[in-house]
Amino acid sequence: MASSASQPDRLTEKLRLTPSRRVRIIGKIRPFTNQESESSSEDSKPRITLRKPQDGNRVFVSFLDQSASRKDATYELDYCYEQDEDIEVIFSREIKPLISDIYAGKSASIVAYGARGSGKTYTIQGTEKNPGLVVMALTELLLEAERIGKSVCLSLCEVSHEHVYDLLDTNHSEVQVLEDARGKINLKGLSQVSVKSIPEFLSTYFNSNFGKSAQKLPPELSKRSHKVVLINVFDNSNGKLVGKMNFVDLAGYVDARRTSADGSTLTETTRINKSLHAVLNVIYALNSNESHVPYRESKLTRMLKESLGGRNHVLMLTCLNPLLCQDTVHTLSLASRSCQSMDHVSIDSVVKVKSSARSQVLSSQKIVKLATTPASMKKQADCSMQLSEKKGSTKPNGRKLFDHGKKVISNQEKHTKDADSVKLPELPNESNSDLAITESRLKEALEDNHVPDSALPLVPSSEAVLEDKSIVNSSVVEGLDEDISADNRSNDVEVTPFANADTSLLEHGNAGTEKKDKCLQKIEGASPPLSERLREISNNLKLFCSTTPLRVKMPEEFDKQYSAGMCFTDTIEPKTPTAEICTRFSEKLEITKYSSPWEKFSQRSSGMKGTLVEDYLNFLNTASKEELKRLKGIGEKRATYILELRDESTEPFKSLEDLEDIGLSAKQIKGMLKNVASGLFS
Ligand SMILES: Nc1ncnc2c1ncn2[C@@H]1O[C@H](COP(=O)(O)OP(=O)(O)OP(=O)(O)O)[C@@H](O)[C@H]1O
Repeated sequence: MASSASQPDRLTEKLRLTPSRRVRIIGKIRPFTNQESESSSEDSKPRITLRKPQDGNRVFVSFLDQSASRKDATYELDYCYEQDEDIEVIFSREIKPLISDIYAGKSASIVAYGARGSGKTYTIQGTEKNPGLVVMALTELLLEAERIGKSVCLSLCEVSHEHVYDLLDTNHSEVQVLEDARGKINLKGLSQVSVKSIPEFLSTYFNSNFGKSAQKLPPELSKRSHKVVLINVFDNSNGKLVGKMNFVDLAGYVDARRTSADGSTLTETTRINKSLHAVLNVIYALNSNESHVPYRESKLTRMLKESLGGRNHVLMLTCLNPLLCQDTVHTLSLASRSCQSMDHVSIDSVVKVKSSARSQVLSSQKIVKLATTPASMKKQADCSMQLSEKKGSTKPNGRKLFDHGKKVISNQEKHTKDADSVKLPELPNESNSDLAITESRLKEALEDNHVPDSALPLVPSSEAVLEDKSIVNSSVVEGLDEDISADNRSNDVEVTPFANADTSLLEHGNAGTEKKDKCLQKIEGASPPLSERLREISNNLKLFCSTTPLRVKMPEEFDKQYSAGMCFTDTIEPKTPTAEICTRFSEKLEITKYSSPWEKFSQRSSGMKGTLVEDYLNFLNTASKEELKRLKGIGEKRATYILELRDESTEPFKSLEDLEDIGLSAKQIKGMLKNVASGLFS
């Protein structure tokens, strides 16, 4: 227990992250190139400048227009290395401390990201004269491998146009990214060579297509692509994989609206930017501790899924041009956004929520906060809530990284940020713990695609009463039936559960929620108003607490069992029946589970809806191409893509949200299901 508790601390300490953050985001400013140093026109361009607060936990990057002594936007990173700092410094501070963890079974991924020409390749790969991070890491890994009897293997690949190519193979054969049912990734067809020394590595590396210039690649391979170095460490005694280290040299970002100097087409640039965004979305989701990480958005993130997730190390190295250019500002702003810690979670996580149910509950958390917010702050908070709700109503996944309000601070945006990130006062402890309970209940419920009323945080105390006192009677509570006839009295069991429950709590809860409901109703897809639900619970509870004894008709068999020694006494001291009896009891007890025909109808139909969704997903996971095409909305292209996904994973569609992976919007998914349902009656 002690070791598992200390594990995350060690990890976050190593990466110097706040406990909630998973990915460390650092910058490296490239030195001036000869051309930049010589060009006098560049002097007029604002230069990058750093501010390092005393605490050393973060760095603020901005561009300083020296002629106007004006600073533009400021971006926050975990750290940033200056122009004159060597790559060796980055290695010894950021990567070397992770090596021991590779031998302890972890993975580490170093992802270089930045605008074109910002120094990614130089930093990752280096030159034969000036080794980059890969060479430094490998040197260290080899030393350790020799010392403890492990071996090191290398794979090199390129991801281009959503295809992975093996760069150690002279035929550049395509690598298949397969995922088994347990989510284990298998890179089928990827070559691997054993490396024993650095000269051996350098020869392999620089003679591979990886090290060669892009022009030598066959035309079908894009000039701009993501390059990946995969270093695997194996145990010599059993041949098993011990740990991995990946270096990813991402293609450079270029604004697709500008014509590319190297002749990249608009389609290619857009495609590359899309895959870069996919990587950033994954990093953002990891850093925000989101339950859904959109690995499926690109081939690259899919192939690295195992190394990026879990308790593995991820370091994003943002390479920066020293002079102001729009592409650098863009990459810096996105890196900075992913760098934001969970400080903003109460406001911003709503933007990223995936399901409307989650959105509803997160919103309700904010409502709880509002309820405890002094009136003077409510106005601001309302404003930020509306903002979040609006954002939450658009397509809710990682792609939204580029839609929602920036977290970076700029002179122009300062006022927007102030409104957007207004900090609400801390909830009292009690409410916080209620929220924690609520959140965990909610998580469980979400897994079942169902958000129970109990997940809503507004009546915690009365819920607690209900839970405490009704445990032994829970089956009876559900089975309350006012219509039990007097004729059945001989078989009736009188139950007086907890006559003294304080129903005023519920009334109080009701009164306070009318207003909040209005807010909730605004949210698309929100459940029935909270007050309505509370009223329902309240009524049930009142009924339950009334002095009139509740009578339940027992099935004959059950009754006999109890007559034979287990029966309830008049004062109701229920004993725990055996599991077998419980099953038979629930099967045979003639209790209507619903308080009204409407409730019965709506609950049953929601059950049917669940079954329909399940069958629909099952169909997508198993049907042939021709069968798939029979569904409205699935043509040749989508059917082919579905089959491709099924090649990679045995069950690619586990929830309706997974359909977004085949390019369907939430609206289209809903429409398709409506079609299926209406087809049943045609
Ligand atoms: N730390 C550094 N020290 C000296 N020169 C550097 C450094 N970083 C980058 N450079 C130089 O800057 C130029 C651009 O670097 P590099 O090719 O690595 O950029 P890149 O980000 O990989 O570009 P692309 O996106 O086109 O792949 C090269 O001429 C490189 O030699």
